[in-house]
Amino acid sequence: MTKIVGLTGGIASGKSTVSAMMAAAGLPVVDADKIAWQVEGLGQPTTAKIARYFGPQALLADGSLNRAWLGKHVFDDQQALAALTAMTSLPIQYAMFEAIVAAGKAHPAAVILDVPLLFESGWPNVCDQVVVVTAPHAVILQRLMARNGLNEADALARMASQIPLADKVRQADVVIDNGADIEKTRSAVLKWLKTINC
Ligand SMILES: CC(C)(COP(=O)(O)OP(=O)(O)OC[C@H]1O[C@@H](n2cnc3c(N)ncnc32)[C@H](O)[C@@H]1O)[C@@H](O)C(=O)NCCC(=O)NCCS
Ligand SMILES: Nc1ncnc2c1ncn2[C@@H]1O[C@H](COP(=O)(O)OP(=O)(O)OP(=O)(O)O)[C@@H](O)[C@H]1O
Repeated sequence: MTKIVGLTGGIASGKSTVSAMMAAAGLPVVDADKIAWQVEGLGQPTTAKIARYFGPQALLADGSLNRAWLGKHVFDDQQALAALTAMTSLPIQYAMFEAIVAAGKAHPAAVILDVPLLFESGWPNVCDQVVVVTAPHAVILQRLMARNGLNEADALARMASQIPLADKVRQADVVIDNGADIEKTRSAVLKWLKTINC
């Protein structure tokens, strides 16, 4: 029986790093951020809805979503973020269910749902197990600033836009610590893989 495993964490805590290790072990990964890119793609109804709400600045000259502008606009404005989430959440979830069904057809031991807003969107209700990737606040801040080229204030605003990582850890079935080097994380993932018979 294919298990549905929800994988989450905080912004830049290492979900993609861990999901890549799970994918390398042969498990299919349904990535909510990637699906969000499709849902908010050029010419998609959700993209048009975002532009109607946020105005023409939300689009680039070619009609595609201006992610940099939108990110700057929503991550330090709770009301704007809530409006964006309300527009995108259901189309993302719908596309994810389609991807889960497709992935499950091959009967892998597990299908991984890599979802930043797993708890916020009620995904644990359909998961057999929830894995949370964690790292210390200061480590995440440094990694986020380096990866996204953000200053400290913008990085902190993004971190504050989700429920606190400690709350997610408390609700986890399995916690993977990604605060140290990648090899330590890989060992933890390999240990976890044995528990789901891969
Ligand atoms: C605001 C946007 C344009 C910024 O794009 P950008 O390319 O800079 O960031 P990216 O999409 O890679 O997201 C980075 C991280 O931000 C966090 N994040 C994204 N959307 C949200 C949200 N609605 N609420 C809280 N955190 C979010 C996630 O941890 C995500 O991994 C983009 O995040 C977006 O369109 N978000 C709405 C869609 C959504 O809810 N995606 C999350 C899927 S669960
Ligand atoms: N153990 C580690 N040691 C050093 N750098 C790491 C480690 N794990 C992840 N990173 C780096 O930290 C950044 C964030 O990691 P990753 O993209 O996996 O996080 P994420 O949780 O998927 O992020 P987001 O929610 O923002 O999409 C990346 O630049 C990644 O290369």
